[in-house]
Amino acid sequence: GGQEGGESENPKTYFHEENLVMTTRDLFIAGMETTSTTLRWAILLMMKFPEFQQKVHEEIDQVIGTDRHPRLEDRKAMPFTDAVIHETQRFGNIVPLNLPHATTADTNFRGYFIPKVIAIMIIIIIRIAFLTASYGFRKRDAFMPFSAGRRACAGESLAKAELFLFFSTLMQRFRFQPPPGVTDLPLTAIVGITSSPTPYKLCAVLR
Ligand code: HEM
Repeated sequence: GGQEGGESENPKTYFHEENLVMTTRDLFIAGMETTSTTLRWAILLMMKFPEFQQKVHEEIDQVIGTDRHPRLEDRKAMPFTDAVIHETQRFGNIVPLNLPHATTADTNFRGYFIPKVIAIMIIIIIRIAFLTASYGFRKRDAFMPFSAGRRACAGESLAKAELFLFFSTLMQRFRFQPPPGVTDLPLTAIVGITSSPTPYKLCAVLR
């Protein structure tokens, strides 16, 4: 951006150093932990349910093969992998309490008076299935890991692209399995602002 309207000349501008630093920080916090936590859930679930891992491998071999990297366009032809990623996001439910939202002023909404206070919204993710009987992918409106409305996740499409590309690239190259002797793979979550899997070890075996 130009210097015009910058910090020094216009005290009301939002373009100042603190805002730039905080916005950049937001992108790192909102964008990295979320995607990597989802991938940690995905790999854990693949180890827990090897028959599903097998089906993902088969779909990747059929649609992408081994000679090239996965591309975003491949997703359309990969309903099973798409459903696995959606199911991972549903099961992992990694931002279980959404983010707190606050009214900045006393507000009247559809007959309700909402004073100037913090109101916390809670996402409820219900039980839904993403596969049809014939293994087609089915979109579900109740799937809302990115929340909804004006303040929904700003990185939703980036996150979806990352999840598909990282997950299918990892699965193209590796079979994930627990280390020798490990038979118990707990799916217990550690809940903070994000909900993440209990730390686990894995073997990534080249396919
Ligand atoms: C699996 C990955 C992700 C999930 C599940 C997720 C989920 C969420 C949720 C639930 C919110 C709160 C929405 C609300 O307040 O109603 C949010 C906000 C936000 N997310 Fe994400 N997110 C993910 C990835 C990303 C990525 C990759 C970025 C950017 C690089 C990002 C940037 C943001 C930002 C900037 C906000 C605040 C939006 C606002 O307050 O207007 N997120 N995200």
